[in-house]
Amino acid sequence: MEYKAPIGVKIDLETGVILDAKKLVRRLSDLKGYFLDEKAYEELLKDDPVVYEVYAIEQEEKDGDLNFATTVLYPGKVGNEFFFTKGHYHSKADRAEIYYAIKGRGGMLLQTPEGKAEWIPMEPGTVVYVPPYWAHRTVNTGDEPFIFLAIYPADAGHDYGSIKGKGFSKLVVEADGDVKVIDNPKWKV
Ligand SMILES: O=C(CO)[C@@H](O)[C@H](O)[C@H](O)COP(=O)(O)O
Ligand SMILES: [Fe+2]
Repeated sequence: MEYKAPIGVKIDLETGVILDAKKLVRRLSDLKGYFLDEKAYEELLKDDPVVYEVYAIEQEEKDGDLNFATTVLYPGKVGNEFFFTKGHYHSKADRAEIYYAIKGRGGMLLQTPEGKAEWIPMEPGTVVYVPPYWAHRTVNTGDEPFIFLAIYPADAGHDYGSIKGKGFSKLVVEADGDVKVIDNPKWKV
């Protein structure tokens, strides 16, 4: 039997960076069609800000193994909609996941394939259990980077297609200085 070597790495709790991890950068231009206010999107696209970065330590896509990654989700809005991650189901849809919030303020929008949505606010210390079959997207509702750790099966994969096409049934927006979770006017089952 060949055993894999254990690894120990450090998350910089101020920046979310994991040294030697695979870094992924998502800019606003990578999120075309995701936000409701298309005019505000085009306006902000002139600067094409970084919306989030992911630092991932990933294994081969095998049953039983685990990946983990930090995400640094920057503060910002498109119109009144807070910056968010693309959101996805897992390609192996029954794979669950754990998130642990490290810094900043935000939350997770989850949704079943039938469109039943849940909003879970997150602050440093919050653990979120993402059950099998739920799509999940994180949202930064604060004014500093929202940083969290995700731990997920190595064979979970990402299914972005369904969310890219239809979005979530709810939107997380700022209204009168408050965070509001409202119905997505463009949502259809
Ligand atoms: O849920 C996972 C992995 O299953 C997270 O590591 C996200 O991949 C990351 O927060 C970026 O979000 P997406 O762009 O992948 O939706
Ligand atoms: Fe996931």
